[in-house]
Amino acid sequence: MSGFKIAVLPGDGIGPEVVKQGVKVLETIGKLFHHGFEIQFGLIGGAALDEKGVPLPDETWELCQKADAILLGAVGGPKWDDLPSHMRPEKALLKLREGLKLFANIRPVKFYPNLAFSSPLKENLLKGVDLVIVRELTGGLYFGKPKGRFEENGKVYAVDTMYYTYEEIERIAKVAFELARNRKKKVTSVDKANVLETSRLWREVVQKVASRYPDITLEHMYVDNCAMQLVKNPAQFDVILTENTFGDILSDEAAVITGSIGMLPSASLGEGLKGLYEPIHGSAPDIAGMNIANPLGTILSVALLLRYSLRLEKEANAIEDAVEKVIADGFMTKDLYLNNPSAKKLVSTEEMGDIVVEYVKREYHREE
Ligand SMILES: NC(=O)c1ccc[n+]([C@@H]2O[C@H](COP(=O)([O-])OP(=O)(O)OC[C@H]3O[C@@H](n4cnc5c(N)ncnc54)[C@H](O)[C@@H]3O)[C@@H](O)[C@H]2O)c1
Ligand SMILES: CC(C)[C@H](C(=O)O)[C@@H](O)C(=O)O
Ligand SMILES: [Mg+2]
Repeated sequence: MSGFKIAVLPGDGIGPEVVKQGVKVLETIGKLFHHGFEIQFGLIGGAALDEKGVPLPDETWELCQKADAILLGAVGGPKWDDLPSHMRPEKALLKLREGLKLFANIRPVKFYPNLAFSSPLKENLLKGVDLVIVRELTGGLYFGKPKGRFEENGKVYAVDTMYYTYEEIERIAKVAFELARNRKKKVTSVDKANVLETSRLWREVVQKVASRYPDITLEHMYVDNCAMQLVKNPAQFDVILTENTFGDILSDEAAVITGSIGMLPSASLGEGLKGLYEPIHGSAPDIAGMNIANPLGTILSVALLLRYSLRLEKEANAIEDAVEKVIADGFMTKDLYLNNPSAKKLVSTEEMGDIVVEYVKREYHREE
């Protein structure tokens, strides 16, 4: 029996509701495939602020340091929006990403045929959409210095700095090219090189890395055009490589192509195997506590956790196959169900977790 330590940080809003479903699925995989998953819960974000007075308590940081992988729900909400920046719930997430050196954020975007009507795009544009956004996660505007609010001669101003080193760009570019090798062999590097100095360095470094991957086609695209191309012809993309802020914005946009932001998982990785896994959506305060949130982004994040941090490919596939079948059979949470004639049954967050568990078990026993 393999022992893996998994830290689970439910966080705020719908975080605990969707994480509960992810844990159900993880435990099911543990039982079926005989893995000893040692699951330990920690406080983060607003939940930690309320209980411990800080967004990332020391115990949580230590738990994450010791863990093989971390599963996170979401952080933030209106209750904590007026706190100073170092006390905000979101700061905890940024500290985890930075502290654990998780510079590569992988966000796969996949079209499920039964979700064509849930998507705001026309069905003919959706066929063949299978792309992945590789977002740089520990640099750029999020972390560049100077940063802050200042006052000088009675004038108030604020600064965020877009900062990238050659090495930061090189290591994330390598991640994108390696991924493309096992996919459709195309990398679209997204920048704003017509205006930004960091983007000009980005383009130069990406070009250099590309020369070591002659089997991969590289194209450069400005971020404003990319935002447009994503809705005009999303099937043209394979791997989208981009910096932190652009990746944040483009991935929310790409998410709705799949029918709902609730569908998209993510993996944040560094040099080693340890990773942080979370759905790309936030704490969704407007639907928190209603048992209607879509937990599939979190459940699919568990699949990524198994694949990337624990190297359990068969187990990861079991979850992804189950999700695909659940959707093909028409089970949908409210975000997918509305105006979708392919939907057969409206299910709650809890029910969706239970159905995925059933499908994982069913497929496992069928193959036995
Ligand atoms: N990784 C994270 O923890 C993370 C990510 C994004 C935003 N946030 C935080 O979350 C809070 C709310 O942010 P926001 O409203 O801009 O973004 P959001 O992603 O929380 O919500 C945007 C919209 O999508 C819907 N939505 C999100 N997830 C859903 C799901 N699983 N199922 C069904 N519908 C879903 C919401 O109901 C809302 O209408 C903010 O405090 C923000 O900082 C956290
Ligand atoms: C909550 C916030 C800090 C975070 C980000 O901007 O990276 C979120 O939007 C995300 O996409 O993971
Ligand atoms: Mg985001």
